[in-house]
Amino acid sequence: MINIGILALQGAVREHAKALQAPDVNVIVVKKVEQLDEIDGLVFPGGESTTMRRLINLYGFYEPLKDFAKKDKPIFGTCAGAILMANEIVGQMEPHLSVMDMTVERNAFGRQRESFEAILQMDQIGNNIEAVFIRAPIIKKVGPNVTVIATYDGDIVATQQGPFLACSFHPELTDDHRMHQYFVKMVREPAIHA
Ligand SMILES: NC(=O)CC[C@H](N)C(=O)O
Repeated sequence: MINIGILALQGAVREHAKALQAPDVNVIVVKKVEQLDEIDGLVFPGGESTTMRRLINLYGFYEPLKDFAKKDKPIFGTCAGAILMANEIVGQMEPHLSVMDMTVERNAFGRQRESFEAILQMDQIGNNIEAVFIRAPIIKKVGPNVTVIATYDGDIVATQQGPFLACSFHPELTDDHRMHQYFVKMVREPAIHA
């Protein structure tokens, strides 16, 4: 069995839990720092990144999450979760957890396109993957160790750097769970990705 946590300070937890289902996966809803010791991988859900960061600080998660990432344990950040992982945020002095070498711009699709759906092609994961974007960030720049997993209209919307996976959209809001299955595989076979 592998234990995969979902950081449950804010945002969609139940949908991620459903998307992670597999016979060998035990999902843990993480509300306390001690639970980080029990898990092999962690999902940062979408929501609002500044609120999430405030709650991370308030509940003493900041250093423990940095340590979790330093152990190269897989993390999957979706939407606001991806913003938490970036090492640079356009227009902000400081990033949050800074675990991936990429620059993100928040709410980058503009007001007319606050939310929309798109079909994405991902060489590593599969074709025609439905993606729901809600006030989504765009990944503007990636470092040399970051693999671009998906683009939409020329903009980067999903990336991987070793054990860290990020996407601008909400893969938990469709019935297509291939991206979560890919993450589960990263947790199951850590040596391949670290
Ligand atoms: N759906 C989302 O997670 C939106 C992210 C949000 N716009 C932020 O900046 O944090």
